[in-house]
Order: sequence, then C-alpha cells, then structure tokens
Amino acid sequence: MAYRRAVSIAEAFKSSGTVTVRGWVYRKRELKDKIFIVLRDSTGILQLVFARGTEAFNVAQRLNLESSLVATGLIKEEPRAPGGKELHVQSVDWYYEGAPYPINEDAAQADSEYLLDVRHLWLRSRKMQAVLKIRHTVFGAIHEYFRSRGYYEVQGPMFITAAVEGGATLFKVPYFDDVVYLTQSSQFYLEAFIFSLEKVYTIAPSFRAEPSRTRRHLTEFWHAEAEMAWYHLDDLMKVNEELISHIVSKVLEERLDELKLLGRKTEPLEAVKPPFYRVSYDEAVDILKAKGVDIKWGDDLGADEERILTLQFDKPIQLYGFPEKVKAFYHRNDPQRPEVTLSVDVLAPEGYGEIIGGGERIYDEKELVSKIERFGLNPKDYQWYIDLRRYGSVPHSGFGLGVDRVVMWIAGLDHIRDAVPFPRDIRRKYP
Ligand SMILES: NC(=O)C[C@H]([NH3+])C(=O)NS(=O)(=O)OC[C@H]1O[C@@H](n2cnc3c(N)ncnc32)[C@H](O)[C@@H]1O
Ligand SMILES: [Mg+2]
Repeated sequence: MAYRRAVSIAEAFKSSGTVTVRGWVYRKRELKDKIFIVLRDSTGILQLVFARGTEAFNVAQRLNLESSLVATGLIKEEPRAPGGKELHVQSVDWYYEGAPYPINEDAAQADSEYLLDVRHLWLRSRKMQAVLKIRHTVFGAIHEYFRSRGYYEVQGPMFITAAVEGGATLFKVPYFDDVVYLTQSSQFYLEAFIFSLEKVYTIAPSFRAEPSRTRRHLTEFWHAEAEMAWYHLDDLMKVNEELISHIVSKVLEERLDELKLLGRKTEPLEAVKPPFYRVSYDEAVDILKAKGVDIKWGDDLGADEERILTLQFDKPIQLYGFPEKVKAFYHRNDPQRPEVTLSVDVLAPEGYGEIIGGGERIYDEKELVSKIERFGLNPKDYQWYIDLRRYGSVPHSGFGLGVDRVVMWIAGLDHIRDAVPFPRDIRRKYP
C-alpha cells in the first residue's frame, strides 16, 4: 500500500529528491500542458505539478476538489508555489475520485448557514483546521495548568435533578417513568469532591436552553470548572489570571501559524499576563454611566455593557462584587456589604466579554438554607447540596470557564459557532 511509505506535507518540505505524499485535493488548476493541484493534509499544503502526456496527468484530470490521493515525485524549489517548493509528480500511486465537492472554491465565502449545514465537510477547510488546532491547544493547556498544580480531574453526572444556574435554561429529559435535566454546570458535584480531594477540576459539556441566538451563546458548550477548598475570592482571582494567561501563552507558543492564517492580531494576546485589571461592579457602573449607558446600580451587565467596558482596558478584567440579585443563590454574600456577593466574572478584552463566572460559595448551612428560601427555591430540591454544609464545611471557591468562548476570543472569531466543530443553538441541531 503506497500510502504507507508517504510522508506528511510538513516532512516533504524538509525533504529533497523523490518523496511520496498523501492527502486531499484542496485547489486544482488545469492549463494547456500542466495541471496544478494543491494537496492538503493535517500539516499543510503542497503544490503538485502534473505534466501533460503522463498517466498521472490523466488521473489528475479526473480528480475533484477533496479527491484523495497518494503521489510520488521530485521535490523542487519554486518561489511562486506555496511555501516555495512543489512536487513534480511521477506517479499517482492511489486515489479516490469521489463525487464533485459541494463547497467549491468560491462557496468558501458562501452563506454561513450553508457552511453550517455542511460543517461535517467544512471541517476540512483551512480555517476550521486552524480553529480545531487552537482548540486542541486550549484544552491541553487547561489540563496542563490544573494537573501541574495538584488538582484532581473528576467527573460529575450529566443527568441532574435541580438547576444550578436558574430553571429557565434547563433541558428536561424523560428518565424512564421520571424526568431529569441536562447539567448546566458540574459545580455542585465539584463542591462535593473537594471534601475528599480539596482541589478538583473537570472539562465537560454543559447544556443551557438558551432561547436566543447570540454570538456567544450555545445550547451545548464545553465547560472547564474548578473548585478549591479553603480558597477565598482573592485566591480564586489569582487562579483565574494564571489559568487564562497560561492558555494564551500556550496558544502563542504553539499556534502562531494558525493565528496568522486566521488573520488574528497577536499583540492583544501578548498583553495577557497577570495581574489583570480588577474592577468592582460599583466602578463598572460608574464607568458605563460616564460612557452614556443607561444603567443603574443593581442592573445585570449584558453583552453590550461588557463590550463597552472591555474596550476601556487592554487586557482581561476581573469584575467582582456583583449585587446579590444578579447572581445565583449559592454565591456567598460579602459579610461587610450583604447587598453584594463575593463573586467574580472575567471579561475578555476587545469586546469579547464574559469567559469566566465564579466566586466564593456559601459554606454555612443555615446561611445557605435561608438564601435558598429567600430566592424562592425549595431546600428539598437541594438536600444533598445542603448536606455538604452539615459535615465539616469549609470556605471554598470555584469558577466555570467557557472553553468555546475562550477559543472564540483567542482565535479572534466573530461568532462562537465558528469556535465549535458542531455548534448547537436554538435553531441548529444538525449535522
Ligand atoms: N463552576 C462554576 O462556578 C460555574 C457556574 N456554576 C456557572 O455555570 N457560571 S456561568 O453560568 O457564568 O457559566 C460559566 C461560564 O460558562 C460560559 N457559558 C455560560 N453559558 C454559556 C452558553 N450558553 N454558551 C457558551 N458558553 C456559556 C461562560 O464563559 C461563563 O462565564
Ligand atoms: Mg456568568
């Protein structure tokens, strides 16, 4: 099987003489006496030249975009070819013609809904290939950060029985003769793990029945969550800064080619180093008012407010001290200012906004039950969660990082669905 002796395109560029390469037809141009095919694989692209009068030329004439092939030929310098080299094909050792490809070279600028309909094919595009490689690096950096600092990776269940982030965005699932919900966040389970492992993290899907199609909301998203026993808000804010800076530095270290291919300016990412700006909710309201935003203390900040805020700063902001009523019940109230919580969101710069939500948790049993009731919830629905406070409770903090939103920001994408291989939102559940 000829493709067993093939080398990657990246290796072919380092070779001289005769090599065998394998991949897919990315571009094809037929001239009078030559056919140029740009071959694509997971490492890059290489121009193949087929001379009229050869058997290889006859095969090349039959190939479509995305036909797969194995070819052997002579590597030669050619400054006009991508990467400065091309392969003069002596033989096509294997090929799969396939049908005419439904995404032609022009369609690549086509309607975004169409490219979503054929996302299972569009994954092959150089843009998606670059995003997937950045995504790979982001996931790896998250694991690397936590594992190098003594966190244990754990897994919570996907079927749950009570809302973490409000009942309005729960997906109900039939469960034999009962019903359950898809998890909105693994947080409560991480809070159970810390009494055994103290510092834990997970990267898992979370599900939110988001009724609106926005540029940063999905109904299924990848959620990196961590929980730390004994940590208070300032300890948590340090972890936020270190984690995000680590992720960005790994992408800058490993994925510069992909960032360049996406046209992403890297200067804003190079500024992402601790300490981040720390802005209180009070200060944020003052800044927004000064910018002419119609906001009063106690209002939640939406995407527009976050965008205006982030454009005032040149790196991420840790926005802390949200009013009690704009945060979920589990947030611990500030003992010095009971109307605010010991919460923190991290807003990515350049208008991207919230990428992390977290804070200190209520760790006193009576305080938790009273707040659950004050929020109009039924303590019975949170019995096991309350139990965690009944036996040896400790101060603890945690957060959730939206991995897809981080990829969207770092890759400089306009829409979160371009950061995800198979995005899901209210109008998209296929392919
Ligand atoms: N362990 C924790 O403390 C996490 C906490 N229970 C939680 O879920 N917070 S969050 O709702 O702000 O969501 C956390 C992050 O999760 C992301 N997120 C949150 N919702 C979405 C949707 N719908 N789509 C994409 N990304 C989303 C976003 O970056 C948020 O900052
Ligand atoms: Mg949030």
